[in-house]
Amino acid sequence: DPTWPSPTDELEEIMYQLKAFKGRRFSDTVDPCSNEASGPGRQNAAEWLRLGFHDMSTANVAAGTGGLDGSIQYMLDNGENLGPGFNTTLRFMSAYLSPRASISDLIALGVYTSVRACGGPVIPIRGGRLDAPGAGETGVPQPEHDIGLFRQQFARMGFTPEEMIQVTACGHTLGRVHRTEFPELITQDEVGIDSTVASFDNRVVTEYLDGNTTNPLVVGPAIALGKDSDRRIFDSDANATVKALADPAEFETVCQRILQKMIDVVPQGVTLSEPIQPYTLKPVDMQLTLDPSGRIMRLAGHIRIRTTHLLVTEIKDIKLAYRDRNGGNDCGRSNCTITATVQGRGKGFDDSFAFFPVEAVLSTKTGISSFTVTVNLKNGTSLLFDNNGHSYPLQDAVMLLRPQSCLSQHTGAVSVSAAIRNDRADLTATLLISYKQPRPGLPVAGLHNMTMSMRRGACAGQYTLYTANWTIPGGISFASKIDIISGERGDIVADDFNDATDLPGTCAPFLGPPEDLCETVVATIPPATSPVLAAPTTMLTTTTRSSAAASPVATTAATTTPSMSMPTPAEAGTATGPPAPAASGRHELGLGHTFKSFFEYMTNYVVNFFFGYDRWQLVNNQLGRVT
Ligand code: HEM
Repeated sequence: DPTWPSPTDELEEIMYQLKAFKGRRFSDTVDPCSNEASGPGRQNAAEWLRLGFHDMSTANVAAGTGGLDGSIQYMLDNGENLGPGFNTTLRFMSAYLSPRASISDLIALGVYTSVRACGGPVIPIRGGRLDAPGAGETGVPQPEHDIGLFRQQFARMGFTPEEMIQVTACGHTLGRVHRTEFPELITQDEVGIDSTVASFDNRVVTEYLDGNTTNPLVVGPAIALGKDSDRRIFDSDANATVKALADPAEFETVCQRILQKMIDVVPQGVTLSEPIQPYTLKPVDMQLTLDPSGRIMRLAGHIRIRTTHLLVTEIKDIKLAYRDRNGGNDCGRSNCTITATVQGRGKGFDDSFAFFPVEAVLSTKTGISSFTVTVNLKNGTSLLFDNNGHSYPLQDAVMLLRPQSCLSQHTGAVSVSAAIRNDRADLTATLLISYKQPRPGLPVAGLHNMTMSMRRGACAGQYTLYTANWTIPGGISFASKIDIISGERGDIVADDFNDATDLPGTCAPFLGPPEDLCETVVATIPPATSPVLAAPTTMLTTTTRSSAAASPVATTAATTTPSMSMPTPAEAGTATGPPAPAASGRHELGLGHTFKSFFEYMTNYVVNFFFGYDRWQLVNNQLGRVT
């Protein structure tokens, strides 16, 4: 099982948690494979697969540029990308874009999703692609190009002449030629490239070899027009490669390999993760919230168990055994255990999942630092999950206070409240909102980060409250993600990637305990840091927004009911509070001046690990991202 958490957790969820309980529904428009969700004659699964090829085909592997980098979103009008499918697919995928899922990773995931929905092989998916900030080089092969040019184009993308034949055959097993785009090739509205447009099979080659194909890129007007590109590609080695593909098992194996190769063509400077596997056991949406009494906090979330090889009906219950804040077994009355029984079931293409709700009240005095899970089976045996010996980390040092935060989806006004444990109360507290703004004329929204210091408020027992207000621009504030970050450099703890859509419309007051109940906390082990916070999967496209421009005290959520014990904006920013964001200064990757070291932390964690800080700086400088 992978070790949790991981920077690819969000992609894992979009990839495998498709339907029913907690389904992310990424496959909805391509499953079944024949789904024409965008209109008659338009097969979405085929459109998704073709998108993967067209985005990749600007690659120049020798120069280290292009590849699967999302640049196609800026290239829909250049004459190489005909048809409405690219636009609708990218618009659909834009809803899944986040700091943890770049458009290029989603395009790659779309290849897995569409191929699998059509009965094709499982294409392994790696994560970590970075989105290009603008258009790439042109260079998508067109039907009228000659075989010499095709070979050159595919060589530029890193494919041998044999692989050129393979990848074209694997792509053209799905979908059709459309008259709207290629009126010179067909007289009907659309004609299938093989007789089974909605099945990932090898008919595209067997029908070609048998001489009974109706592929408009092999027969018909294309021949006289010199646009019979599939014919010229398939017979470019006297049909040797396509003859091998006439064996269905061989076709499947070859397509699995060659389509993975296609989506793994990435620009220099991008390092891909290991292929994403579904966890056998995964904590999902775990949240802690401080109760206004200051004495207890509530833990909520789910444990997701993969039931592909384990019948859910065989599971009696699950037991979480947790450790207190300092790694010990002092949990007050709860005995350090939480029991849960199944609540819902979900499905992917090849997997099923059962979700066990975790709900518990924990003492704030003793807290939580990690847990293990025992799955008790009805036959009396049990399975222990300890996250590969690491336990599942859960920090109680920083928490978004959801009930006391609120978002007006109408205006974008957001008011964020957080609780930070007193041993960290003197460290900087930062709100990071990553939000999307639709861009006129482009199918994919722009992804932006805003960071601002949070204002320190009252002490509530073992915790100190912090608040910040902002107005999220762009009209789709619900699609934002909220991070609360405590500390800097090598000492960062965060409650991150919280969905803004989960915030209520009205902030509840936090009627905390009296100030004189403020307690000192001594933590003997460092809280778990967030490895995923550090994954800059889309940072290259992030438009810098200065935290100063956020005018932190000027905006208040219209629907906010001011909290009784929270500081008002006027009280905030006193000597004890963190410094206000710099009015001007250096901004890197959307992180403000005060985050020079935070930025370094992020790069250290993932980027340094993969390819070194210098290279990262180089990449950013080339793209003009470091200002
Ligand atoms: C020399 C190489 C290629 C050429 C010249 C070419 C050309 C074309 C053309 C003209 C169409 C018809 C588009 C329409 O009318 O909507 C088409 C469709 C398609 N192509 Fe290619 N193609 C090539 C390689 C590939 C590759 C490598 C893939 C993917 C691995 C691919 C995937 C597809 C798919 C899935 C469709 C069907 C789209 C739909 O039904 O909407 N093609 N191709």
